[in-house]
Amino acid sequence: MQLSLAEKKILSDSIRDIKDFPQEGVVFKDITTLLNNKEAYQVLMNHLENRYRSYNLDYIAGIDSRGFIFGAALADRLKIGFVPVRKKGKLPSTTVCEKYELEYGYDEVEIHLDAFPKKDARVLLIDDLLATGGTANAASKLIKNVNANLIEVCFLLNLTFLSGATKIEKHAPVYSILEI
Ligand SMILES: O=P(O)(O)OC[C@H]1O[C@H](OP(=O)(O)OP(=O)(O)O)[C@H](O)[C@@H]1O
Ligand SMILES: Nc1ncnc2[nH]cnc12
Repeated sequence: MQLSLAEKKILSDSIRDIKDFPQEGVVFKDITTLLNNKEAYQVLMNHLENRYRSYNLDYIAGIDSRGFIFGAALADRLKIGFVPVRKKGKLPSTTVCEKYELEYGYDEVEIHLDAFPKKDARVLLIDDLLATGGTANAASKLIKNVNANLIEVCFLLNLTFLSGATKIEKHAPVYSILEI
């Protein structure tokens, strides 16, 4: 169930730091080097599958765009549905929308009103990274607004110095595989 220290090291070694991207002062955590590393990608997906197999989930919801990669792969492993939470203006049918604050300005995320056809759906929300928590907080509100049950919010990496988890824990338990 728990990742071993060796497995955690495989994951953390596979994520690379890019300084000053997308702007000066930011250390960007680049997960493309985890995705193209078959050992690290398998360690991650095996762990997620083992953890969530017993949760009796109905859907995985993934946050645009990096949350789609792990979310869709996990939904396939668990043989359940996948639901995208998208940045504004991308979903074609009727949506509900939630605004959130960025470092500079605002953005919005949306979900289809009928995203979870099953009544009282049990949903896991997943993304690659938790920073300020603004995005995942907005996504959590959306899932609740369309009457689904948010069971847990899962991140590959939590930048704990930004305290994003405090925003999300109001909605559901937070699980982070790696913490910095
Ligand atoms: O906790 P927060 O401060 O809200 O930041 C975390 C979000 O930022 C990144 O996505 P981004 O908006 O850069 O989009 P992308 O996945 O399409 O690159 C990341 O994948 C999270 O979704
Ligand atoms: N430091 C960071 N690295 C990657 N994605 C991010 N999203 C917000 N902060 C980030």
